[in-house]
Amino acid sequence: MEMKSAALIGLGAMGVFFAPRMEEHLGRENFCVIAREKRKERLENKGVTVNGVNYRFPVCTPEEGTKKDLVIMAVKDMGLDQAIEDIRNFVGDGTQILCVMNGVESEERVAAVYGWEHVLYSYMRMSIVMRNGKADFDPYWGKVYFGEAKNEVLTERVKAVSDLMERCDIPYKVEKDMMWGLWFKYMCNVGENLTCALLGIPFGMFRDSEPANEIRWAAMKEVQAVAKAKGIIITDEQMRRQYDTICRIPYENKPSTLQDLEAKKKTEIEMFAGSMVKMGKEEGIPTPICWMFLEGIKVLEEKNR
Ligand SMILES: NC(=O)C1=CN([C@@H]2O[C@H](COP(=O)(O)OP(=O)(O)OC[C@H]3O[C@@H](n4cnc5c(N)ncnc54)[C@H](OP(=O)(O)O)[C@@H]3O)[C@@H](O)[C@H]2O)C=CC1
Ligand SMILES: CC(C)(CO)C(=O)C(=O)O
Repeated sequence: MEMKSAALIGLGAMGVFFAPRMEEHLGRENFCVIAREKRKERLENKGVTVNGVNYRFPVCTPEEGTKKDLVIMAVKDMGLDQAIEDIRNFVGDGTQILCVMNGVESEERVAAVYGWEHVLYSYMRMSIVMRNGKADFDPYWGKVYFGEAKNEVLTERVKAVSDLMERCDIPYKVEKDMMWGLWFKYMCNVGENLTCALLGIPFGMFRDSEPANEIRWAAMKEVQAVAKAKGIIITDEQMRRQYDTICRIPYENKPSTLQDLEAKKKTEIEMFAGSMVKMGKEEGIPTPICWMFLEGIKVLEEKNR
């Protein structure tokens, strides 16, 4: 089956990784951004500026939706419940949904409404910042990862989404073990985003500060333990190698949780630390570092109000 049409909900930092290339390669008539009311007006009147080019993508309201082959969801955690409702008219019998958000629970939340036959696992490995509708980034640095839980042999739907990404010139990877990939990314986010957010430090401080690294490592160990209870094995060696990756990130870069705090926005702390505390309780695994992140970062949000 060739996928010919797509809709995107969430034209933010992650959304702009997809939208320009999807509009160009699928054709304007086969691509739309889902939005309503003020957001729709803003996107139609001002658009978004990506690498210096201003785009006015076709915008459909949830009510105007028609079935699409692929739906990409790229909202933040707080917007997910609404977005799940808003995509309803775009999901037909053969539609596949990629919910590219961070965290390990978004696919389950989407599948609880639309069924697993419509949902593939997915996540993004890249860093893009969008401010005031503008983002500048290298469109070939970083990838979208997607697939079934295991991908030793590619299913028809994974092949179909891969083919669409190829045609749209969008870098992607089908990870053999998507559950491992999803949890590894989650572990890095919990360790890095939350340490940086609580302490107010950029990525580069992990190169210089041993205590910052101790906190990062302790948080990662909590995620490793919860992952193990769920049958996903992340080794210490794999965790150690992440340090080399961190050292390649520009010194002053800040993860999204700290960016959100500095912009006085609500963070995705519930998706990162809240989920860890909840899953830790369910599995009987102590998660004191994640608990401190959860409560501490909520205080920082309160300070911003
Ligand atoms: N930025 C990054 O580098 C990375 C982000 N991620 C993850 O990807 C996800 C998305 O993050 P990011 O792109 O940075 O977030 P952004 O805040 O940049 O983008 C989210 C977008 O969704 C829009 N939106 C929210 N609800 C709706 C809705 N109901 N209908 C239509 N549009 C909606 C928002 O619009 P509005 O602005 O009008 O509210 C906003 O444009 C998060 O889970 C994040 O953790 C993962 C890897 C890297
Ligand atoms: C960019 C990256 C990978 C940093 O942890 C991220 O996922 C985020 O900031 O939310």
